[in-house]
Amino acid sequence: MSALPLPPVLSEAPPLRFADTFHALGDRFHTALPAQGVPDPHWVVTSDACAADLGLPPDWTQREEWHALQVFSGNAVWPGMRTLAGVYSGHQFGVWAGQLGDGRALLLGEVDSPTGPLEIQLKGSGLTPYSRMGDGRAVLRSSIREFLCSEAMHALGVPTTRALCVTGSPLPVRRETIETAAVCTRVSPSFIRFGHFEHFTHTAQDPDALRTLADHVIDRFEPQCRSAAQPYVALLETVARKTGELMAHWQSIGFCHGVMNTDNMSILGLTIDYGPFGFLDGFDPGHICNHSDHQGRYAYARQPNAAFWNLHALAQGLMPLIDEDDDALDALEAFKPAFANTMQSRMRAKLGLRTAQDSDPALIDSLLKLMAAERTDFTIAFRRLSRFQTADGADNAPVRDLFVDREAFDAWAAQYRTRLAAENSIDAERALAMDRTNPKFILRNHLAQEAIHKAEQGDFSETARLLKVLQRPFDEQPEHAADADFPPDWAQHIEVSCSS
Ligand SMILES: Nc1ncnc2c1ncn2[C@@H]1O[C@H](COP(=O)(O)OP(=O)(O)OP(=O)(O)O)[C@@H](O)[C@H]1O
Ligand SMILES: [Mg+2]
Repeated sequence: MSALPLPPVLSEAPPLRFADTFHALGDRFHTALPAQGVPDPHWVVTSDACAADLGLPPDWTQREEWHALQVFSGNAVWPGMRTLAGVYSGHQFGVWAGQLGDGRALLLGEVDSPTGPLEIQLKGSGLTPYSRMGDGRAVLRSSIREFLCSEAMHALGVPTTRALCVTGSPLPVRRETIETAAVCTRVSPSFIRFGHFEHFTHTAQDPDALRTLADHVIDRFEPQCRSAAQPYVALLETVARKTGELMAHWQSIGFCHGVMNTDNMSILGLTIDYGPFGFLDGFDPGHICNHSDHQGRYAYARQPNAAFWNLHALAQGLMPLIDEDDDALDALEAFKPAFANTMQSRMRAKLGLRTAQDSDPALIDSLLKLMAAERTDFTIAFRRLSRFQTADGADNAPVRDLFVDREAFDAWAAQYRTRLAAENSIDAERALAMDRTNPKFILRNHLAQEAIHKAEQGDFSETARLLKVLQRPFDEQPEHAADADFPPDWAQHIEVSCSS
C-alpha cells in the first residue's frame, strides 16, 4: 500500500456527538488508517430516514460547508471521526478461513445519536491491512443492492444494519467486466461479528483481548448480562436468542442471505452484508440465491440450521471465557425456542390468527406444502390471502387462482375458514392486520436490476423511486402496483454476480 495524503479534517460539521468506545479498545482490535477515497464523487442515493435516525438535519447534503459528499466518499472527515479498519476471522462455508477483517470497510466513527449509539462505516473506501487479494473497492451495482435492501429490511421490521447513502465515482473497478466504484455508507449500533470472537481465540490466541471485546459488547449493548451469574454465558444465550428471532424474520418474509459465514453474522442479531441475497419469488424451500454456493449450504430452508452451526462456532470462540462446555451448550439451546416461537407467531400473524391453537402448525405447514408444490409466489400469495373472505360461497379468486390445483386450495381454505370461525375473525379487521405483516413490496432482483441499469447510465431516479416504495412495504401504493406484480419471465434468469 503506498502512503496516501491524509484526508482533510473539515472545520464545519453537523452537530453529531462522536463517541470513542470501539477505537478506545486499542490496536489489537483494529488499525487506524484513512480511507483511500474516490475521485470526482457524486451522489447516487441518500436515505432521509437513516439520516434522521443518526441525528443529521434534513438539509445535511445541501450544507456546502459540511462537504458531506466528500466525507461519504472517503475524501474528508468531520472533526471527531477516527477512521479505522477492524480485524476479525471466520468460518466460510463451514471451513475455517483464518484472518479476514475489514478489507474494504472503514469505520468513520461512533455517534451518540437520538436513537442510541450508532457507528458509521464506509464500504468500498479502499485498501486496508485486511484487504488480502482484494482491491478494497465496491462497485455501483453491489452498493445499490446493499443500500436498497438495508433500508427495505428496516422498513419490513427486520433487525438490520442501515444504509445512509451511496456515492459513485468514475474510478474503474475490475470485476467480471470493468465497472465503476461506489461507496456505501452503513449505519449500525455495532459491526462486530461472530468472527471477531473467533479471531481472538483461534487466530490471535489472546484471551485477554477476547475478554475485553466481550466486556465491550456487554457494557455497551447487553448490560443485563452483567448481573447474570456467568455474564459470558448470558451473552452467548442472548446472541443465540436474537439470532433465532432473526432467522424467523428472514424465513417469514422469504429472505435468503446467501453468505451466512461467521464473519457475516452480527453479534447483535442484525442482518449484515447484503451480497448475493435474494427474496423468494415462487416458494421453493431449496432456493439457493448465491450461485457460488454449490452445495446449497445456505439455501432458504437451511438458513436456521446454518445460523445454529454458526452459533456453535461463536461458542467455540467464547470458550476461553466459559468454564463448562455444558453451560455453553445450554446457552445455545436458547436459539431453538426463540426461532420456533417467533416463527409460529409470525406465521400466525401472516394468516391473520389472533390466538394460538395446537392445530396451527399443521394448518401453516399444509399451506406451505401446497405453495412449494406449485411454486406459488410467496409474497403475492400471503398478500392476497389478506383479502380472504369467510362467507360461504365467497369468491376468493384472487388467491385461489394462484393455484393450478384449485381443489387442493379449496380443501385447505375449508380448514382455514373453520379455524377463523373458531376465533370469530372479522374479515375487514383481519385484512387490515394482515396487511401490516404481509408486505406488498419487497426488493425483487429484477427491480434492483432495473434501478442499477439506469444508475449505470447516470440516471439515479429509479433508485430513489424504489427506495421510497420500499420504505412503505405494507402500504397499498396503487401507483406502484407494477413493483408488486409477478416478476417478468426474463427475471427468472437474472444471475446476481457474486463479485461485489
Ligand atoms: N474487494 C475487496 N477488497 C478487499 N477485501 C475484500 C473485498 N471483497 C471482500 N473482501 C473481504 O473478504 C472477506 C469476506 O468478504 P465478504 O464478501 O463476506 O464481505 P464484504 O461484502 O466485503 O463486507 P461486509 O461483510 O463488511 O459487508 C472480508 O474480510 C472482506 O472485507
Ligand atoms: Mg462480509
